Amino acid sequence: MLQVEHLSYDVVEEGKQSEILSDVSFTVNDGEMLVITGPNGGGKSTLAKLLMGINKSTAGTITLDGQDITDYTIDERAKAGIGFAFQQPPRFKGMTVRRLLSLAAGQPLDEKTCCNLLSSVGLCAMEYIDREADATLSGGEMKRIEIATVLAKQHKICVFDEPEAGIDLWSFSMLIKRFEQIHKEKKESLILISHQERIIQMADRIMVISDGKVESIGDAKDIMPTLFGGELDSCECRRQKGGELYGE
Ligand SMILES: Nc1ncnc2c1ncn2[C@@H]1O[C@H](COP(=O)(O)OP(=O)(O)OP(=O)(O)O)[C@@H](O)[C@H]1O
Repeated sequence: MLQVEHLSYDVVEEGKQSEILSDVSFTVNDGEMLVITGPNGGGKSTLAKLLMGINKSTAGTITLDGQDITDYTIDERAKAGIGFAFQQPPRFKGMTVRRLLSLAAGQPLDEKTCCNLLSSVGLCAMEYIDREADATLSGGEMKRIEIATVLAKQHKICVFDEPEAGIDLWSFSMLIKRFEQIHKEKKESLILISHQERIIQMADRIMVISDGKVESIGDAKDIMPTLFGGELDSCECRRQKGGELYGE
């Protein structure tokens, strides 16, 4: 179980301190899928970066299966069992997709396993397996390869920051099926940061983050009605047909 307690993150800009995240607390139970949503600029990616260890929290604690990982480095968190897929994946010049997948898996992967992983994110495996994971790949291709690297290894919990971003509809459907499968197997917990209705619908629980704070958290059946044509309309958030829930 992941326990996040009273997590805050401040930055200092031009000598002025501003609070990006304030007193965020939540848990993710084993095998549970928590979807984090909310308006642009609310603090979702900042929270993901604190969970990944890219940024260090100003206050609060993060505990995984009773182990305090608040001060762990990115590497130590990965070893503790956290997998991450960034909103904007990094590129790896000089490294083939096959090697990247093997590194992510922590062991050399045979061609069949690499192909299965790439196929599961909608990529034609033989076209990509020996390509470099560098800037010659499109944003959507790199995004899918990065998701495949997270799927290459079993983790206790995986954090996906806007997995839908830049992905075509066909690949998106495959990705949804993969998330549904992981969720059904209950071997890994999932945190999905998303604006997408289809992803939000898969959640066991939903957390809405707005203005750096937890606006609401609860069972999907209780939170969903507040997102779709409910309370958020009154705070000028609006649903876009078939797309993002919030923003312009
Ligand atoms: N290092 C930083 N310095 C200054 N401001 C920051 C910093 N990091 C984040 N912010 C600000 O904090 C707010 C939250 O950003 P964040 O990227 O977490 O939002 P988000 O909820 O993920 O948004 P989106 O839905 O657009 O991805 C934004 O207003 C952003 O500009």
